[in-house]
Amino acid sequence: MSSPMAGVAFVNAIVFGVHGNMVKHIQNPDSLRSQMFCGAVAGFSQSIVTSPMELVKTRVQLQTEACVTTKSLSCAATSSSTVTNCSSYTSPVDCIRKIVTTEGWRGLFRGQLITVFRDVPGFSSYFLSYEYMSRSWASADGSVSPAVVLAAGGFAGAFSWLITYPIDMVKSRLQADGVGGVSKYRGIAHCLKTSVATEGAGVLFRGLNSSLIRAFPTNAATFAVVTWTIKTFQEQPEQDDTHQSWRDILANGDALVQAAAIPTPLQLSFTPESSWRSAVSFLPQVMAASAATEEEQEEEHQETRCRCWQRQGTAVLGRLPNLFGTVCKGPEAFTCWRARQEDVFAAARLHHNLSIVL
Ligand SMILES: NC(=[NH2+])NCCC[C@H](N)C(=O)O
Repeated sequence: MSSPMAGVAFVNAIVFGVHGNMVKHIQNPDSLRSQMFCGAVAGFSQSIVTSPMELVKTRVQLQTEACVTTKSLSCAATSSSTVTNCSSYTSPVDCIRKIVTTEGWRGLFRGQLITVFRDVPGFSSYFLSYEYMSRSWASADGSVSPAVVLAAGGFAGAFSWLITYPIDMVKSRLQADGVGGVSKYRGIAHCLKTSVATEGAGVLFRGLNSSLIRAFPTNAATFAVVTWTIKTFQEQPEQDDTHQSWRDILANGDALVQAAAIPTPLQLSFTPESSWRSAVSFLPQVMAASAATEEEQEEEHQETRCRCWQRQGTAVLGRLPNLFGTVCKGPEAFTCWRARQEDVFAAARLHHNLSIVL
């Protein structure tokens, strides 16, 4: 029970982490094609860990099933001799150890390729369909209600399983195969061919219903939790101070110095009377900000950068929540800060002109 739970959390952290970061850095992040591509990369990344995890799960579960069968048979036969095989894996770790000793390290990656074949289309269709549905069902102002998140998440999960289910069937068979060194299948194509030939095409979708029934609530919950987590991390008080940029410049000496170095002809012209009036109206804010201690200014500056970085993420799912918001350093904050230079420079020029006049 605890290993699947930890496993799901870990895998979802990879999926949404990779997808979110990809979306953040990709050109045109809002296009559905980008969502699909980022989903594919996320699917690929998580398949590296899910394949060995699913292998162990399959082996441990199959062993339990075999054990139950053996036990009831032996009970009927009033013999306990066959029960000895039951405890071949005492835990998932024990299973890993035994796979490595009997099949080598490569044994842990049995089914890796087919997992990639399943998860690349699986996760690209997952994110594509979620984005498509949540956008189609969004309200006029673009907001997405919790009901829409749940429904889109549920359908996205079910849809992704619907189209990848036959691949999943092959994956499960390949991973279950080869216990104790006996392999029934020679590879993906052979497994697919023999399964269809011996059991009919229906084998490709056997058990689909229960998978879909599982996928709907699981993925509705997943998207809801991810969306609400992102929201919680992104929720910042609205910046109602229209003169914030003044404090920004005051807290950033460098920008001021650079702005002051810009030759006068390039600076904003404030000759029209209205501009002067608005420039002078800034004065109380400038004075107040100048009065603040240097420490306060530095704090405020840091805060602005954090907020700026967080604002980069949008409500659209897939932007990583600023989990490290408290730290808020590093290249992202820097890139974001650079993007704001325009604003700061404009404000700095205004300040510069003002100071000449005063
Ligand atoms: N076919 C896929 N791999 N689809 C992606 C959905 C994954 C999701 N974590 C689930 O288990 O339902």
